[in-house]
Amino acid sequence: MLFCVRMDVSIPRDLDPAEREDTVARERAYSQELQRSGEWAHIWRIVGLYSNISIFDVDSNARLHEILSNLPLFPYMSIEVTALTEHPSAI
Ligand SMILES: O=C(O)CC1=CCC(=O)O1
Repeated sequence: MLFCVRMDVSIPRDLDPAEREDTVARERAYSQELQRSGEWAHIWRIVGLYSNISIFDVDSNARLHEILSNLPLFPYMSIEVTALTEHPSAI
């Protein structure tokens, strides 16, 4: 199952800098592990924003929910999920 996910990140300005750095490093490691497994198929920066558009290829809605809710930056994100299916004109 393919999903397009937009993540908008908003880390509070008063967050302890060491905690911010640790959270961002854990986010990077977590996402790269999922990219290597193939479940996180693409990640693109949205130009000019602390946001990304990602494509996930997962077995179920529940698996996507598990992945997203375990993101280290999850408490500082708003997330929009769009389920994708094949377009009839796709070749
Ligand atoms: O920087 C972002 O867009 C948030 C993020 C998601 C995965 C990652 O490594 O950073």
